[in-house]
Amino acid sequence: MTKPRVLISDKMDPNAAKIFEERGCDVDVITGKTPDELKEIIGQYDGLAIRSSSKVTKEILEAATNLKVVGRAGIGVDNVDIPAASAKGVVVMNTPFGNSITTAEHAIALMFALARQIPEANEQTQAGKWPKNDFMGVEVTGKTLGLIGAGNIGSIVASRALGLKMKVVAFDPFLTPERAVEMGVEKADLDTLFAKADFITLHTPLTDQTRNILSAANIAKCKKGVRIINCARGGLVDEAALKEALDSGHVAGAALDVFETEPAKDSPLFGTPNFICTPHLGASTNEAQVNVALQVAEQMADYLVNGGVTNALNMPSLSAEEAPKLKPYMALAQQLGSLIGQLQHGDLTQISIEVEGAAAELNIKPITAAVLAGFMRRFSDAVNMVNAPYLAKERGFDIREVRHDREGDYHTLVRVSVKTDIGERSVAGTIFSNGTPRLVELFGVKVEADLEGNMLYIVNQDAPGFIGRLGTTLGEADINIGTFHLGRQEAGGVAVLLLSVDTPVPAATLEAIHNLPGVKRAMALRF
Ligand SMILES: NC(=O)c1ccc[n+]([C@@H]2O[C@H](COP(=O)([O-])OP(=O)(O)OC[C@H]3O[C@@H](n4cnc5c(N)ncnc54)[C@H](O)[C@@H]3O)[C@@H](O)[C@H]2O)c1
Ligand SMILES: O=C(O)[C@H](O)COP(=O)(O)O
Repeated sequence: MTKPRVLISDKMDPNAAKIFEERGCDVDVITGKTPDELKEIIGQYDGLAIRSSSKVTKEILEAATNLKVVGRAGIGVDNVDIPAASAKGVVVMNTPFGNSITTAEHAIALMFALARQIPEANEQTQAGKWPKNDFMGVEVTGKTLGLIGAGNIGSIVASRALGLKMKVVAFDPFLTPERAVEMGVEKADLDTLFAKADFITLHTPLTDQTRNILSAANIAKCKKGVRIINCARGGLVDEAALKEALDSGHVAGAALDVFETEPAKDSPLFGTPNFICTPHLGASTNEAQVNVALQVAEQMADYLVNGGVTNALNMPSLSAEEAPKLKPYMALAQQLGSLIGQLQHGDLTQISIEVEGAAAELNIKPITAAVLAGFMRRFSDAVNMVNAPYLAKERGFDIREVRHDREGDYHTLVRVSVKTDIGERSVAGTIFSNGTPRLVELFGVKVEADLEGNMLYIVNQDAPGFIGRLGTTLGEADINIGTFHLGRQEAGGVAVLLLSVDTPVPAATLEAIHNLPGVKRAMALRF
């Protein structure tokens, strides 16, 4: 098996490359490429490991013909076009916790730097001015911290602030009252937070709802003398409004680690008194960088080598422990999806995935994704388990997942049913003890078959002599039969035949089979 190739395109702790190699990947570390240069080389790689500098745009993804996974050594994935990655079947994963403490500490560091004007005092002292009377600070003890966003980083900031004897007021629409109590913070609406906060720290992603959450109007609602810290994402604070509020003295100090445009080489805020900034250093500690580098490399290698999925933003998680258990089911699910997809007639209204027996104990999401991938394979070769749920949603498929507790005829069973405008039909399969998937039921008829390679599907009226005539027709066309599976509802009733054949069946032979007496349907299938 050829080794998966990974490109590390942003500065990352060397442990990442080491882990990739140890886990069986070939790795190149090539940083500082322009988008055009990245586009030129990306086609060679199965995995791309990034931080925030590389922009994984639609254009890059289009050129990434072998890419299977993008791994973000860090939290924010706003530099990755996730819908485009999903559409291409590329998994996008991040490391949601590895740099949280470090970033929370940076926010606290900036809060103290503002409270005591440390950067300016440092600069003037080193310039020989000894400005002892020019820097009157404020204590943080007893002050109120307004926390916008109380997720991983926000909650660490809150705990540190409480340790500093501050009061914490938090605004986060997803913060439950119970969690607020657990965190020891007061849950508030935004206006209440503005009215109470002496310091405001931001810890949300940049979304349509959070863009300019500190707008001119909202800054005006803040207490006079408020100090603002943003270590989350540029664009949360209106930079022009912040400049005005600093100039007017309404805001007593502001610290930005992140800017609307990065790298921020020029900003009207630069040089403003009581404004301090760092160049997106929130995650830059040895500890955090080792954490995220190790984690991203482990996650990506796990996916590329074993199929395990952790911390993916566009795919259900699948632990390395679950992956081997689910592997035969995914093969079965893909085959059943493909079978029912190839045999589908009419306009689809619903797809149901039912699991029973041992299958009911498993994570159903990857099974569903595999059914959908198989089902949609006839629309495009580029469909896979990652983009299938996304494409199914885009096409408006109504997807049902059902888990049955009941014991059936098989120790484990997956059934896929489709409803169309002309009716409902289902296929079902099981996993044999040696791990091989097997079809066991086709449109209500019990028939056992391995679904692989080129196959022939025939529905006929059960009658003596038919199998001989079929064998002759195939023999005349020089088509060798590999396996032969027959199922029928009753003697003389409707029979279903599934044959594996060594070569594809040409249209003329299909036509000849179709013209044999008693044949209702003849179709070539491909798995
Ligand atoms: N400066 C840096 O180097 C650095 C480092 C790490 C993370 N970050 C950024 O920090 C941010 C927070 O990271 P996290 O790990 O805490 O994320 P998280 O997902 O754990 O928390 C984000 C919180 O924001 C809340 N939220 C979403 N929309 C909101 C809204 N409209 N109003 C208020 N709250 C809202 C969510 O409910 C969630 O609790 C992210 O944008 C991340 O990219 C920056
Ligand atoms: O979202 C993140 O993890 C931070 O913004 C860190 O970004 P960086 O890896 O580019 O320092």
